[in-house]
Amino acid sequence: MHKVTSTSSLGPGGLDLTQSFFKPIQNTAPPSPTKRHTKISVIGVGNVGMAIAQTILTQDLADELALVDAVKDKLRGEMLDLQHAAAFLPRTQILSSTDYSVTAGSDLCIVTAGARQNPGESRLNLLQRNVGLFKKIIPPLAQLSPDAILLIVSNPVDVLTYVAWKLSGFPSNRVIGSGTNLDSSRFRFLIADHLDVNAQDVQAYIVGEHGDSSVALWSSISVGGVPILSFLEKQQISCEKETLERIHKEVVGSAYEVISLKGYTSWAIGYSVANLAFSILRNQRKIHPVTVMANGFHGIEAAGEGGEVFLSLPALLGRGGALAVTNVHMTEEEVQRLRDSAKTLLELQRQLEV
Ligand SMILES: NC(=O)C1=CN([C@@H]2O[C@H](COP(=O)(O)OP(=O)(O)OC[C@H]3O[C@@H](n4cnc5c(N)ncnc54)[C@H](O)[C@@H]3O)[C@@H](O)[C@H]2O)C=CC1
Ligand SMILES: CC(=O)C(=O)O
Repeated sequence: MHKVTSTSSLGPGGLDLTQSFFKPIQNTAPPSPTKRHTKISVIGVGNVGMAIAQTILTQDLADELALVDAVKDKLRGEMLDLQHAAAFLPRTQILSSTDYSVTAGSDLCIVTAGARQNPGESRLNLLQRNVGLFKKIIPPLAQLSPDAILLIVSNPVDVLTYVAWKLSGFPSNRVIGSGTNLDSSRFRFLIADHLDVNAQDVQAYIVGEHGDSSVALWSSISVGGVPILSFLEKQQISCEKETLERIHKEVVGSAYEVISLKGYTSWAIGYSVANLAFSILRNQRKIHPVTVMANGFHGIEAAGEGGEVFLSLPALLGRGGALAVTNVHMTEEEVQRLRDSAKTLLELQRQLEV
């Protein structure tokens, strides 16, 4: 395990510097037992893991950050590179190891390890390779941090969230996938760009699979509290279905475009996952479209059809993980598309041996 050298109290020759450097203040109270020590582990220090790690550090989300990867030198290099930014960041102890014991006692374990898409390749194509890795990654994580929340990012994220749930034995509220939080951010960006407003004022969700069968919930979009579709209808502004379809297609094509241009996506997923970590660890009770167990919601009754299905729905996130799913309004067509998305994922799951 590589420890942070700068926090060591031993100077050259084994002299305890804290003894000679500091004069203790007498009669101090011990630290408050109510102040929690927060630990996050990130598994996989590739493009995505590192974008998440650096965003977590800048947002002061953890007292301790543990990094794990299978490639020892790269892992140590990434750890040192982050540690060397200590003078510019809130204080966080950064550890790394190829051994999972470094993750023990984590509050949140974020899994980004695994194969990524080649240009033009579908996320679903990665499944077999990444299920094999998850069989090595999830059991030790669950054993060493039995109270943690697992946040899955590796693709295909929805099926791998199901796999992580199965392998961990955790209750489903503590196994979440980053899901369509990223797709929804892309959607909000495109709508905001179209209307020339701030994306943070746009409430809009993509649900279902994080991928090609995702569903845009046009009927519930609002901007600054104004429901967009009914506003356009009242103003007798015709909003062509093709325009809406085009924007959704652009969302679905976003990752393919970025991957064909730079080889991978990283910055937006980094912010998206740090945003989820914030809502969970700071108990924000904020609504995010993320991958959760979907059985029983919006008529998805997959258990009866042969299994549980995980896909994105707008969920309330807090310290306990996924606390509830919101009853977002959907048209019949949107519900049907969501059920079709669930079927796509279930068919894939049926081919798995977990
Ligand atoms: N859910 C989402 O919205 C997004 C998901 N992704 C997915 O995230 C994953 C990672 O993508 P990148 O970081 O770009 O890939 P990358 O190739 O840069 O990094 C993957 C890392 O996983 C490590 N790894 C492989 N096997 C391991 C094991 N057994 N234990 C620990 N570490 C291991 C590799 O050494 C490497 O450092 C991919 O599956 C990608 O499709 C990427 C972007 C967005
Ligand atoms: C790669 C991927 O899943 C994304 O950027 O959406």
